[in-house]
Amino acid sequence: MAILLKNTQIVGEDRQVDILIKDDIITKIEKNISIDSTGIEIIDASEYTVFPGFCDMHVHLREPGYEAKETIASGTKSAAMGGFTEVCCMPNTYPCADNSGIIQQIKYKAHTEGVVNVHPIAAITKERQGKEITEMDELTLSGAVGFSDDGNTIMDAKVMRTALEYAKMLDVPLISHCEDKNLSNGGDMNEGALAMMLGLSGIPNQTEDIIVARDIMLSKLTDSHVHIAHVSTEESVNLIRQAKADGLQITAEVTPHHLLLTEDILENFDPNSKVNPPFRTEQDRQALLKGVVDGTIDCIATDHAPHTPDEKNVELTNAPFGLVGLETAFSVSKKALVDSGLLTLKELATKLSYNPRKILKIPGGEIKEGKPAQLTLVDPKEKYLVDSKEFQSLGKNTPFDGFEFTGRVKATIVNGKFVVKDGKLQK
Ligand SMILES: NC(=O)N[C@@H](CC(=O)O)C(=O)O
Ligand SMILES: [Zn+2]
Ligand SMILES: [Zn+2]
Repeated sequence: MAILLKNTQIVGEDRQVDILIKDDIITKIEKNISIDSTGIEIIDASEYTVFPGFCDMHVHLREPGYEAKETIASGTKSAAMGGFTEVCCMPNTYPCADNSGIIQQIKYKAHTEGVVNVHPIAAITKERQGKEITEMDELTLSGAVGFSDDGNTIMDAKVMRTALEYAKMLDVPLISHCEDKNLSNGGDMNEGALAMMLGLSGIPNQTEDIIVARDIMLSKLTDSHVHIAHVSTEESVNLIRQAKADGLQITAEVTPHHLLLTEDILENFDPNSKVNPPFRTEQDRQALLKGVVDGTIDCIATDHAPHTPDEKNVELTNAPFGLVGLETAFSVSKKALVDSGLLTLKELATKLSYNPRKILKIPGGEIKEGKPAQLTLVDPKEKYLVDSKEFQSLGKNTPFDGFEFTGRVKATIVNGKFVVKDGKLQK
């Protein structure tokens, strides 16, 4: 089993090289590799830029329990189409991933039915109820790479403090979904003039800011690592920037959709734009972009949250929060950050490949001889229109249907094998 990528460009380098992959390892990177071609799949990769395989540290694969929304099989196919060789799946499944049996079940299913590497994130508290802390040591041994009650915030600061003390001993991050539901409950979109005009109820920025501030303080108290999920507000970015300047162990992610869209997208009342946290104002979006550029925000994570068409094809107020993101992540991030001149493709690779792995201690993220062959090949020039009907995800709930993007994932190599080639999923 060997692949030879001919005349390709490694992201950030300006010369063309050949990359030889044997089994699951990058064995040689050189100009004009000449070898006996028997048993070697030779690919003309001259139109492609090669990235270290993308790693999404925040996806909802929905299995077990919500297989109508997504399965491990469909979700990992969606990930592969989006260029992700690794995904970390959130525990808001049914039953909840709060015990090692479920973590092992997810890992087994991912191994037998999945097409990319899956790293489970376990719940911090039983059934994500914010009360009783899970067996975090056992869960870590079963393969949980991090902990989160995503979808919920642990409102009791004492419980969060104790969980952070355990997490410190286990050397794993707690991923915090920052939302004071007492403030946000009943809201459908960002609070402000537009929500008033549209007659929709609002979710103020402070819903998020208050918990970001609290968790930074608890990180300081416990000397433990807190990772802030899906940052959406200017004040959150400012708080995280200050925390980092103070030397605290805070990391943060932003979604591609929050980098590109604002609350204005809600003007058409499309339930596919209803997401938590909600799309904010242009001022918030600019703060997020600045945060990505100056390193306050470490990485991009999709928060891929599929729902069935039946659940979403209702009035906005009755629709669940969440949108799918795996298959548009690269194009959307590139448009927001690279086409706008804010980042180079190489810097984007840091946000999509290197930093998420570093945060969760997942190996890889580099294109070097001797390293595992997890690679994403993109055509940075291809223009295309998003068509959600073509998604591998069972969820079609995207606000980007019909959007035109430049730059598309064309191939994904997972553990030395093409899972996507020529833009198509391999059988
Ligand atoms: N982001 C969302 O709008 N929804 C997520 C939950 C979450 O990430 O908080 C979901 O699981 O549907
Ligand atoms: Zn969340
Ligand atoms: Zn989430």
